Amino acid sequence: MVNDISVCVAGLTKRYGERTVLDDVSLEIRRGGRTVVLGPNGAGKSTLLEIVSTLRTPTAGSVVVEGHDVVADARAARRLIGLAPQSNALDPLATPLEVLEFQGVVLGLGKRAARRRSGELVELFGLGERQDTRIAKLSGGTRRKVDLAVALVGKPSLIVLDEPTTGLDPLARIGFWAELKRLSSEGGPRTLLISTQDLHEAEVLATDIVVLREGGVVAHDSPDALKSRVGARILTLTLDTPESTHDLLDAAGAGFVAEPDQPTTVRLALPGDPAVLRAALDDIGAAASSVEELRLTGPSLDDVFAALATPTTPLEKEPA
Ligand SMILES: Nc1ncnc2c1ncn2[C@@H]1O[C@H](COP(=O)(O)OP(=O)(O)OP(=O)(O)O)[C@@H](O)[C@H]1O
Repeated sequence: MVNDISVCVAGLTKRYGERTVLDDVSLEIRRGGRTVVLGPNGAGKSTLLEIVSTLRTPTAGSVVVEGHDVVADARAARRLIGLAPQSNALDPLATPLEVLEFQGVVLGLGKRAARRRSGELVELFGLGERQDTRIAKLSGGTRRKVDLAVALVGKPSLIVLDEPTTGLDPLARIGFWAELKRLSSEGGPRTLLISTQDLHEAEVLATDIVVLREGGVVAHDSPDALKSRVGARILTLTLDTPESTHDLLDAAGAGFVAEPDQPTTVRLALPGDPAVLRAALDDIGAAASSVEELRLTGPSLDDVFAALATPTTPLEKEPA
């Protein structure tokens, strides 16, 4: 339903000179969800997020945020968006508190409300001791916290975060993830659109995942649906020597594949088909004296991403 959609991307194309970075992308971002955009370097993630946030203009196609076209109605769209781009140009001479209060005033909060909201965000990001230190003197991680706090000043309907936790220490990351989850469920529907290279971050945050590759969407689904398309279970087998591993790969009828950089480990995605499991059990039985470890796990986002990394991925086919 149209009302469930926060961001509607239709036929979006972006070219830089001769180079097409986004190629006729159409996409609907669910209101109230946390959509994580994944994709290899240069896939077009930042370009997509910057167009959605009104920072760049499309070459063709349209993006509508909460009913506002990001080109024709950019000011109205911008007011609904809290943005933390990949790198932010914060005034190096200002302090975190000044930056936050200024942003609050720009968003029309009024001075007193801007000060109150800034205080909340300083507390949330543990910036208290640094709130009056000039940005120029802050560490990269602390600056990143200020970027993220700036994005949250106005309690926006759509929060757009480009690789948000790069440079944050593990504790700050965990605290930030918890805050994003709280924000997305609190005070009416709030949509999050996040790009990351970090699959663990995607596991923690995503209700929906978009995978971009070479400027196109190759998958858009819930994490569970994507994982179930990789295979119901992943069987990982570690053998005693690289030679026995080669022997197994040569003889196997079940389609084991070598694990990159691990010469004694092989893995197999097990679909629902019992014939594949039977073949795997035969292979394991034949190599039993060389088997050191056998693990059966559910597929992870790493498996999804690995499957999507090659053009002939099973994920592009409908599930059996
Ligand atoms: N202003 C620009 N002019 C020319 N080319 C650009 C410009 N901005 C980005 N590009 C190119 O567009 C492609 C996509 O870049 P983009 O930053 O959107 O990808 P990304 O998926 O976010 O990559 P990463 O994961 O490395 O951040 C890259 O090849 C990049 O070099």
